[in-house]
Amino acid sequence: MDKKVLPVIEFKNVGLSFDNNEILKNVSFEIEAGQFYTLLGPSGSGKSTILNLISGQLSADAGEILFDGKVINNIPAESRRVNTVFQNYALFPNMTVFDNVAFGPKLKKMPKDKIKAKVREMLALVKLEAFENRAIQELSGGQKQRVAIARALANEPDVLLLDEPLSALDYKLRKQMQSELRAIQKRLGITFIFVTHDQEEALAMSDWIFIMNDGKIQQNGTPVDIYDEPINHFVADFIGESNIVNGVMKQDYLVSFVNKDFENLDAGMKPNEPVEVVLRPEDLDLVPVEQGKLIVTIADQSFRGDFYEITAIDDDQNEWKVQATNPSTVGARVGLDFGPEDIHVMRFNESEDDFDARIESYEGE
Ligand SMILES: Nc1ncnc2c1ncn2[C@@H]1O[C@H](COP(=O)(O)OP(=O)(O)OP(=O)(O)O)[C@@H](O)[C@H]1O
Repeated sequence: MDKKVLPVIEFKNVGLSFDNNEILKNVSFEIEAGQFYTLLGPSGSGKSTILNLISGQLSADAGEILFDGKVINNIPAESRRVNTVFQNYALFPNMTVFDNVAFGPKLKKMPKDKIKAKVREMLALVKLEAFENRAIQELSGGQKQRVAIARALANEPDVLLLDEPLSALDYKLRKQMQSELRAIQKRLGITFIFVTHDQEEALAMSDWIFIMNDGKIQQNGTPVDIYDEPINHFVADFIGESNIVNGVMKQDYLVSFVNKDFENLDAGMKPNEPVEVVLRPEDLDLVPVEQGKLIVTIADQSFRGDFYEITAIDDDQNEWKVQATNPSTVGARVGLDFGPEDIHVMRFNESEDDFDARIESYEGE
């Protein structure tokens, strides 16, 4: 028989306000042990607030926070088995690299030889073996962040919280640290909860993403699920590039937009339910006019290295972004082609919270 694995962290209807401003609204989710989770959302959406509730820097006004199945709302920060890595490193500037990493193990009164072994193991993990006697001021930003990661992991937390740890690094270093962090998480097998506002970073690193906006989780799922099946306008717009138009789901597998009917793969909505339709620029093809599902005029194009980004306008003045391998001619009339599988249909104003609320009200009936 399948035994349900207990989540390592669970939020049940958690709410928090500052000065009568509702920052988190009835937030519920589960975090399974050993996975790489990302909280992704724009500035001010409540991502850091969630990390601070997990670490105990903030307390919830409503709801329950559970760790290994036990409510921890009133457990002080220092007794929680989590550590945080911050964007600004938060290292002790007057200590060496070694002493920074040894700080937690020393507090725990680990024997000296074990501390040494632990620090060396952690510095090897972040590729800073040769740096143990360096002063913090003598390190680059990337090296400081490596020390901060080693220092947090030396405490052997069950869950590592990472609050925009790569935001201060340049593009190339950031890419490198993304794959290293992911490798460290997989190697150690501990739970990472990573905060970022960068969608590319979230897609590249995570096993599971929570998309936040306005104090609510809009959608949660694997990177591929979220990219392929955005649940609402916000998610479709925030993740990748999207063409979004209004439409009507006439019946199962038939959607109408820009005054035409198209076969699609969606079912289960009300007949004639108004919807938003998403088509990704990379799923659209430019073809000769007679082969197109829609006819458009090329309005603009720019070279993006591995593709041309083309802006085309249909006869109803809708704008369509297309990623094409070949250049077009501005002003040309061409066809726009796509298949049923490229059409993604979303209900209006849907979010996962609304979905949960619907399930609860059905259960409560
Ligand atoms: N101590 C506080 N007092 C009052 N308001 C706060 C406090 N901390 C956070 N807020 C507000 O709560 C909201 C959410 O903040 P939070 O830091 O969680 O967002 P975020 O998604 O992490 O954004 P960012 O990426 O900018 O850090 C913001 O509107 C912020 O101004």
